[in-house]
Amino acid sequence: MGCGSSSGSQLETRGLIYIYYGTTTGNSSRLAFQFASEVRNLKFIPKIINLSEYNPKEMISSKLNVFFVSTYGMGSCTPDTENFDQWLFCEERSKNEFQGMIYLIFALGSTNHEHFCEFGIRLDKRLEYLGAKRLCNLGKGDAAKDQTENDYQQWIHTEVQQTLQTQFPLYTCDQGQQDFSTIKIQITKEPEDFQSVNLDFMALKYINSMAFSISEIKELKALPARGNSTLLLDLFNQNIEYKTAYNIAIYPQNSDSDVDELCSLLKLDKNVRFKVITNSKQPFPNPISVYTYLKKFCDFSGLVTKKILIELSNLVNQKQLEDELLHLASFEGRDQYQNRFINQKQNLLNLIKEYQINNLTLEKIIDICPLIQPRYFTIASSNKKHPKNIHILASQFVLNQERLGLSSQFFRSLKKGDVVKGLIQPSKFKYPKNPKAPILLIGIGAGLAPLRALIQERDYYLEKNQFEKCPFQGGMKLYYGCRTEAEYLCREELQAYLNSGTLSELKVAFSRKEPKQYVTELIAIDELYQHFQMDGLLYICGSTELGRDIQVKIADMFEYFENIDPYLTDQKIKELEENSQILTEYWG
Ligand SMILES: Cc1cc2nc3c(=O)[nH]c(=O)nc-3n(C[C@H](O)[C@H](O)[C@H](O)COP(=O)(O)O)c2cc1C
Repeated sequence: MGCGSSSGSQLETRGLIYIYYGTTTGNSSRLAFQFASEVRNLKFIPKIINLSEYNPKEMISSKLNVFFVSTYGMGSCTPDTENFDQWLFCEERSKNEFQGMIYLIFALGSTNHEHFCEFGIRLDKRLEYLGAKRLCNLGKGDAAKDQTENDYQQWIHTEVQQTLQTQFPLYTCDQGQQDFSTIKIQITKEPEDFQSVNLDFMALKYINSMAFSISEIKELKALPARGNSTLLLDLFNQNIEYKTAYNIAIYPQNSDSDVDELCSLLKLDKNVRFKVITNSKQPFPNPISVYTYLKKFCDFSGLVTKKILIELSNLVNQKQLEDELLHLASFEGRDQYQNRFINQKQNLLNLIKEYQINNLTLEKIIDICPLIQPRYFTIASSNKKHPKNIHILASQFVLNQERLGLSSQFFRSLKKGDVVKGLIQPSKFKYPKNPKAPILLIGIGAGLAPLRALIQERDYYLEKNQFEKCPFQGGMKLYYGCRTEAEYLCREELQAYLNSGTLSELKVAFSRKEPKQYVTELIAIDELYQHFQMDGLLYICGSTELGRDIQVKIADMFEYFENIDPYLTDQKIKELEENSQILTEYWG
């Protein structure tokens, strides 16, 4: 399997294993790389491929394929997987075309969403239908309570590792066919080069992102506190093209103080430049300095994976510490793992200090730390009103008592004139088919972002006296929820839109001000019914809990006004979604 016949030094292996991933926020790629490292230890030769770069012939002819795929929206795949999805599910594929292929799937999703891991499930059924043989049960990672890492560990350790070893015995082959994914580094005096060729998919994404300069940055909360603040950023680029309420993904960076601390603990010279030597694709542009790599590419402040714990256990100088780290990585230690790394969000830096690790090499860091992934925001501005500027609302979070998350500390450090890198992508929000349809906007907290963009759009046409061209000519109501008056974002701006008639109604619910009220309590079911009867659109942005509460309200509405049995209301809601009368953007 994949071994040539030329002579030379020999390698003992179980053969090639193709690892495909489809990702948006980086979880699938992180697990794909983690899996590669785990199977490399079992003497497989892993080859990691993003699904946007799959080669149909290679996939069909390779014996062992593993897929890490996540689900978005109504059970869809990620954008990088769309071509593969179309190819695999098109009618041209014939039954038994994949005979001879063995596969494994780990599906990523969240039980907060109705279509949990739907794409992975669909893929599993399709591969089986096409004649491929499932090696082990489909694995499912649930991001709902940050359980993906634990779920993955359980999947790989209960069945997968064992089965791989029994089904793929060791044999010897030519050393020339070596591992595609091992990485070595070489110190160089060459200058940094961000245009390097043969970049991996994730690195290319970064290189192809746009640079925006910050025209304005301001706090929106009246009483901001550390970890409880929402920034409005106005990002400028002369050449941007976007549509109202599109998404933008911004690349955060590690703070200089964290980079300095890591370098000092590990005795790394941040000015040294290095090249990556690999016979796979380049994981990030290089030659690069240690500083730039740690600052812009290396996610050393994110989730401590079990792979990291195992690697660190090899570097401590006391047996007791080694056992402690291995226990945290084990199935038995999963509660402690959950507490330290998921709840308290301890990171690699914390571990290096606590376990006094000073022999972690740069090569090892590159191996164990994923690339920094961009953070997604829904654009809070209308391209009509601000064609060269994009507004975002960035909320901050404290991870434990004192530390902000990577993204929060990055946004907190920004000031006017700074440059950030970002990617623009379409969102699920659409304009109404009938421009005269009434619009009801419902959002909580920073979920105001896309709703604000739609309001701006309507305001643009009203200001320009071109209302007949406006996609929102029906009334536009906004129902907004936040905790307190001090957290009421864009209050004056929204009030001004109400006064000018851009908003036909504005209601605000405060969940922590007496009398407490939730945004869903602002909506009466008869009003909702009338709204849908008039072909009205409902735009919702906020948490998945908000989405569920509104669904309950709509179900009540169908029950009350149309006498529909509770178990059939889901179907009615689905119809409204399919008809683009309910449009949602949820987080979590
Ligand atoms: C906007 C949004 C929509 C999502 N939709 C679904 C869904 O329909 N079904 C599901 O199981 N998970 C859904 N998820 C959860 C993701 O699949 C999950 O977070 C996954 O770990 C992401 O993997 P990635 O980082 O590789 O993209 C959604 C997440 C977001 C942010």
